[in-house]
Amino acid sequence: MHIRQNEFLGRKHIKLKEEDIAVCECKYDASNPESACGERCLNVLTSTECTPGYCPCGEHCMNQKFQKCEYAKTMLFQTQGRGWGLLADQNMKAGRFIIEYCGEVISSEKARQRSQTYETQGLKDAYIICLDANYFIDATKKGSVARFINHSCQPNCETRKWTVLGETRVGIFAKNDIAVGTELAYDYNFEWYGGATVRCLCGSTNCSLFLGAKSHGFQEYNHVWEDGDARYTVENVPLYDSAEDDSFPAPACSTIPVKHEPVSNYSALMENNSGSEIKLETASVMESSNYSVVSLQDLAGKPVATERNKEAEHGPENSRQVFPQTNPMIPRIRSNTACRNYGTGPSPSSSKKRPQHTTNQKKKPPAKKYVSSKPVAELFASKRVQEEIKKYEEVKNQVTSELNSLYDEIRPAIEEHERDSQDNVSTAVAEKWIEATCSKWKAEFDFHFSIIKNVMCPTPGTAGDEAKPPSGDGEENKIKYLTN
Ligand SMILES: C[S@@+](CC[C@H](N)C(=O)[O-])C[C@H]1O[C@@H](n2cnc3c(N)ncnc32)[C@H](O)[C@@H]1O
Repeated sequence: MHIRQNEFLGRKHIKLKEEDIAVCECKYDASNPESACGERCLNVLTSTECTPGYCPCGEHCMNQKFQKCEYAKTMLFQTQGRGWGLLADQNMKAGRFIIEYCGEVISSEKARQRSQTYETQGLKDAYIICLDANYFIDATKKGSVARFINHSCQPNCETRKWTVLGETRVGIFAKNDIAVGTELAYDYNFEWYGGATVRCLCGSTNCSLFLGAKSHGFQEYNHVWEDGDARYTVENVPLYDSAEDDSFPAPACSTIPVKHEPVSNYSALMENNSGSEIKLETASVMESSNYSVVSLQDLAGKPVATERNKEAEHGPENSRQVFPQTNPMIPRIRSNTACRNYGTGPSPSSSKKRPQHTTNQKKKPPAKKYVSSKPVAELFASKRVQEEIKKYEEVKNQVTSELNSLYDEIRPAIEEHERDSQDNVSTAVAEKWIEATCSKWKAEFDFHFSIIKNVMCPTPGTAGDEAKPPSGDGEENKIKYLTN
């Protein structure tokens, strides 16, 4: 559902006391529009919006952009491999307020629960961002169009937090000049709550390989993040195309036609927060093999994002460019990578095709393979060896599940602290975690060692080895059994 203002769950909107209202010292001068709360306004300098009725510039005040929804013109479009994205539908100057990231404001506890629920339900697109130490904005089911802005490791936008009528709000701002037709993108590392491990397809040369890889959420989730860690080599995480995420259709936009479909018959309805309908119509299909474009038009006829301002701010229409896509032939492989990945990695079947990933990553260590005991154990003739391998796998599974439960237990402790630093986690918690992790790695080692040991140093003539009776030529426990 389309909303243009945050909705609060579990608490009410702050009621600002009169004495807490920040009043600036600007004076409106008709010959200088900047005088009405421009760059030098005390409130602007502290990222605080002026309060209507209290600003000395009255109706001329230019510092109420969130409150008045002074958004830039944008347009939804279908990317390749990254689901929907948002384009600039006008030229934009660096620093321009583009749109507010609206959604449901929820507590950190609720965010954790919802994030897990969405994962369980198979939703791999993540829409929860951090508002402050205690609250998050969830735009999964209710949100503004800002929810469609994708991530880039070399972004042209950034998130900024503003205080508006006592509440913190998140806006998307242009980081540099943006030409009409360019895809908008910001770096998820700062505010993203994480979610599934998703390979980044931003295509920039300094790509971090995974969405929010440097975010606190990702590191919490994945426990360690080190360059060259085999678990996070790009091959280990299958490609996921968010456009194919059918568990939650994109709000109202799921019926927007995409490339190759006839555009004239389509329209979709989307509700805005005042209850009126916004009609989504296809206005044009861009002449590009990469994407198609839709635009928004109010039912009353008021353009929402259709009018393309060709001579706006700077640059002509033909300066349109899309986000660089260095993976033009991305195979659309669906796979649930949403599970916590503590080192077992995805099953081999989930990473069928491996596209070239052109990044500056270091030489990759060989991909880690998940070993399941059953088929391996069956290759051994000895029942004793089969039992041994199975036993070690059971231990391995048990300590892995203990580590998972411990993670759930300590997560609130981690969340109590600032999201940008893990250093504040208490020593007791850290020790518990390290111990469980060591047990897990020991179990992994024992499991693999039991296989290798029995291949390399077989024990002949053990009871229960009747499956492959010794032939008497001394070959009975050698590697040849493995070929059976
Ligand atoms: C906030 S949503 C962005 C809108 C989303 N593309 C959609 O169709 O609704 C974030 C999700 O978009 C996808 N996404 C965003 N940026 C991406 C990127 N650079 N590479 C791959 N997937 C990306 C991921 O699935 C991510 O969880």
